[in-house]
Amino acid sequence: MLQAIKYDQGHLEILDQLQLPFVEKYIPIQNCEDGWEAIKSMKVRGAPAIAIVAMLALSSELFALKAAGKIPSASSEAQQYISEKLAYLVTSRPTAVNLSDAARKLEAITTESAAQAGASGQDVVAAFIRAAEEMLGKDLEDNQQIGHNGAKWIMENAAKGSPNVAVLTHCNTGSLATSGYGTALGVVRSLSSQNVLRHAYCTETRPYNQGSRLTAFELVHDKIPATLVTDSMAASLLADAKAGVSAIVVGADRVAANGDTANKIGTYGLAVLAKHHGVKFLVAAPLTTIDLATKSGDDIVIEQRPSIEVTSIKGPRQQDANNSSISLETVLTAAPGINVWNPAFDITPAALIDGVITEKGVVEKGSDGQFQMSTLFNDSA
Ligand SMILES: CSC[C@H]1O[C@H](OP(=O)(O)O)[C@H](O)[C@@H]1O
Repeated sequence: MLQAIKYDQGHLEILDQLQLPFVEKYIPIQNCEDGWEAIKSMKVRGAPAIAIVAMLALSSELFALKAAGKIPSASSEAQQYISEKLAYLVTSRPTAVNLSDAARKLEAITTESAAQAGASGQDVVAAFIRAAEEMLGKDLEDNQQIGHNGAKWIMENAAKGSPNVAVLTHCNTGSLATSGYGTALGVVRSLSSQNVLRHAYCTETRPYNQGSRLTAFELVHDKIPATLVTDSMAASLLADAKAGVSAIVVGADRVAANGDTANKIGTYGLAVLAKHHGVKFLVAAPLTTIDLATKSGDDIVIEQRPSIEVTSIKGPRQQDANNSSISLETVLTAAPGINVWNPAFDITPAALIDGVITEKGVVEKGSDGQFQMSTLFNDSA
């Protein structure tokens, strides 16, 4: 399986996703500044992955402090150090809740550790590192369960009596956006492993091209039957009876308490198309992406990204495509001087979503036509 993140006892590396799929290069993340820059520049991206990389970047920094004998002896000082670093890391990208959720949870763990009678600075640091390292394995487990739950729901509610289905996905929500397996792409993987996937379609996902560069890379790597389409082809694809797409499954960066969902720009348009064509529209996300503190999509901050991401594109020259030492070039693709709007995400209203696939099951709207995302957090859930 492709690995976006490699970590072992304070040694963190990430696959530089700005160079994929043409160059596979791991780069070291030694401290919080490295982590912040990698997330901001989107060398690593994907709601779960950025949370995990941020927390492990701080772990790596703490390992280095420990090796240098510089961990504060007082638990309160160690807790203060961690708190300040978490406050810095969450400023890297605002929309995905996973990052701030992880920071809040791990800050609570270190605060509790520091409050223990006789706790030392080393104890507080050890508590943080343990919690950060646990995120990697937990995310992978959650994704495999999401894949199972999503595949089951699709075969029960979207197969239309067929022994296999065609699904469309947007952006990248696979091993390159998480600690492994993926969320929406995890559902595609589960359908494929259960031999009930006729075909997967992935959108290019302009302007960062998570679909053509990352999802296509994962689907080819896993030998899953798939076709790349441009974002503008989605409507015609859904109208094409031969393709027979019966479900669209996407990821999420933040699901509000009422089910409104922030996800990669272009998701909202796909949900409108799904409604028009009678295609099921599903959001796949772990509970770490569900944000009960955000009441609706109106309250979600949408990250605006630099114009250059729209007015240029990066890749190897055609004649170099098969060279072992590929060098990537950036070429301009828009008229100089034109204004650019580049929101990284949009909001899909809950009314257009048929189900939210989580590791605890698929949440559907009640008889009142509303999602109650809080039910996921009840003990009985
Ligand atoms: C499981 S990834 C969730 C989410 O994150 C991606 O955004 P980005 O590539 O900008 O980090 C995309 O919206 C995915 O659906």
